[in-house]
Amino acid sequence: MKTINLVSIVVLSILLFNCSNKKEANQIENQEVTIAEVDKSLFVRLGGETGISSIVDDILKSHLDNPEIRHVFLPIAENPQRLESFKTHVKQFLSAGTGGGAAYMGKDLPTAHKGLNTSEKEFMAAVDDILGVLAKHNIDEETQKDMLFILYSLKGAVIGL
Ligand code: HEM
Repeated sequence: MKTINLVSIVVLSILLFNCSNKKEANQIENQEVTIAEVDKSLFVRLGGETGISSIVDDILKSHLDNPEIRHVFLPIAENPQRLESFKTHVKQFLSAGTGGGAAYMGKDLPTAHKGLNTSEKEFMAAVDDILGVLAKHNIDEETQKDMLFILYSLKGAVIGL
């Protein structure tokens, strides 16, 4: 009887040891997946050039639908040359600033926004539009937070000028 108990304890210990080893291995694997996701550049997480291009197109559409800031973007939408230049520059800006290969050929932010006298409320409306578009494009929450952080860090360069 004692021998059977001893055998059971040994078998159980081996099983438990294997189990805890597997759990540790799984944890390490999961950790590696998480680190790999975080390591991906913001550019990749936004879908590269193609993703960014369609995100920027949708952001402009969203601004044009937003009563708070529509008036600011209507003159751009109504002028094909200005529209093309605006879209190209915003796409370049987003690509260059998130780790993509584009070079930004537009004006620096304070110069581009000078004379608009953008208010805090208008800034918030624009940020809301951008986050809404990112969600619509199934951009994960971590990436949305990273974008929010970047947008806020640029606030001083675009409002009240
Ligand atoms: C952090 C937030 C913002 C960023 C990163 C940003 C970025 C840019 C960029 C890269 C351009 C292109 C400049 C060029 O073509 O040389 C631009 C232009 C413009 N932005 Fe913003 N912008 C922001 C917020 C806003 C807000 C809140 C408004 C107004 C509600 C606004 C209105 C405009 C307008 C009207 C232009 C066109 C200026 C022109 O070509 O005359 N932006 N922005």
